[in-house]
Amino acid sequence: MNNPVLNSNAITMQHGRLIVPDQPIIPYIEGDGTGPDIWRATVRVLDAAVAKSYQDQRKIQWLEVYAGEKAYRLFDTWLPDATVDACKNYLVSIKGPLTTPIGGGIRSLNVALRQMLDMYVCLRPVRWFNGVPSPVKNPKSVDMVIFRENTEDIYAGLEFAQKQQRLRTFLALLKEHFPDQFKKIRFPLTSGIGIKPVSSEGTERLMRAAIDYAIKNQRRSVTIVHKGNIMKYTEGAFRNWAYALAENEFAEQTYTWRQSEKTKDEKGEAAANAEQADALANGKILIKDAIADIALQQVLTRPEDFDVIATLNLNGDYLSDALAAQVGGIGIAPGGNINFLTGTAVFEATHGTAPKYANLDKVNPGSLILSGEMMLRYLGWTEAADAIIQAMDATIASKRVTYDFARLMDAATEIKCSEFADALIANM
Ligand SMILES: NC(=O)C1=CN([C@@H]2O[C@H](COP(=O)(O)OP(=O)(O)OC[C@H]3O[C@@H](n4cnc5c(N)ncnc54)[C@H](OP(=O)(O)O)[C@@H]3O)[C@@H](O)[C@H]2O)C=CC1
Ligand SMILES: O=C(O)CCC(=O)C(=O)O
Ligand SMILES: [Mg+2]
Repeated sequence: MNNPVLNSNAITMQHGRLIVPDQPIIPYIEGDGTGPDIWRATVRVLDAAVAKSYQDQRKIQWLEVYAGEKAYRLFDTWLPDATVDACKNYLVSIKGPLTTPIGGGIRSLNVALRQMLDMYVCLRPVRWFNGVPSPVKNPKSVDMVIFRENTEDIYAGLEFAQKQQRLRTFLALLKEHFPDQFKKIRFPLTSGIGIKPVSSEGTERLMRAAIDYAIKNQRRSVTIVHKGNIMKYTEGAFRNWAYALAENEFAEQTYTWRQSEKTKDEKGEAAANAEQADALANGKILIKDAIADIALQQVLTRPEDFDVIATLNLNGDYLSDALAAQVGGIGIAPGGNINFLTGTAVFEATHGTAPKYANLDKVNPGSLILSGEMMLRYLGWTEAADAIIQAMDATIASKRVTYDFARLMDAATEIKCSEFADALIANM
């Protein structure tokens, strides 16, 4: 695989700051299924936004790296070491979706990349663009940013398949050392087993990133979403560690519901209410929590109560697709996987490979384009990022949109994936 030696055009992190050369090398993975369609559209829009904003002064040097079906075809391996190395060495990259087989076969390459590069935050902003069709009454109120923990939880891949020797060995150990827990398995002989690790370290770094973001972006609240009533020592502990982090490290900037509960117990409800009102009036960020099932209802019924959301891996996966539906669907939902300590980041759409539409030049490239917009903003190339947002507003307002929006909008003209990119460029 052609992988140029790391050179002065690599983005680096120095003293906690990204150093971005004017012609940075940025690796990209095309992706499977509809990946090539949306990547072809995306790269043109990103290049146009950079050219419009900086003329010849700045330009991205794209470096193709391989993963998934294309890597397997070319190199007989799903995720070449050279790809992981390039994402690590060049620090910032972008990818299309990759296929993961269900119920067997290779484990998720998407999840593997996140874990190998320790990108502990999956950052997924959910905002509405004027004119986008939505199933909710007031999509304008949907402006949430999901911080999904990206390296732990049941995505760790600690699974034992039914009836395999490894599972029998595991169950024998469990029976010997934890007989009470073993008895709780209803059908031990026919079960598959998964293990859910959740740590205080993983929780704290995720929550720190979420609060940092809330402070820098003048957000009102961070809601910890968990299922801690049922999974007490994983999801319940996540809630407790997240509250403790806010109280210990951000006492000046935040006020927590847990503090409010404590004041209520000690001094009564009126005192707790007054304390909270005072903290919020002084610009403190409210740290609160919600159990995952009711949170999934309330993000629909009262979206204005949700702002930044900090949650575990599986909850975050569910929440991101559910929230995307409120603002026009998965065709427009961007994301980034980020390690804020090393600077390593891989930007990618929230959706998957949508294989039935592969090579039809049909799907909405908006999710990957907006992931690229997040990438440009991450690099500090704000003018180029703004140009994309402004073009997206103008293009949607002109009602020339891909099939997913066209089927929900009145009097819209359906255009192809590539034509949507053309329209964005024309509207820049
Ligand atoms: N990060 C990643 O790389 C991810 C990979 N995947 C993988 O992708 C594969 C397919 O997963 P699946 O669950 O079907 O989910 P997908 O997100 O691929 O597709 C589900 C549906 O979402 C809609 N959709 C998806 N992408 C677009 C788009 N760009 N524009 C408009 N609509 C879109 C389509 O809806 P409609 O039918 O209504 O038109 C599509 O049928 C699996 O192998 C899965 O593991 C899944 C998620 C993330
Ligand atoms: O890796 C996959 O195939 C799916 C991942 C996913 O759904 C996500 O990260 O949102
Ligand atoms: Mg998902």
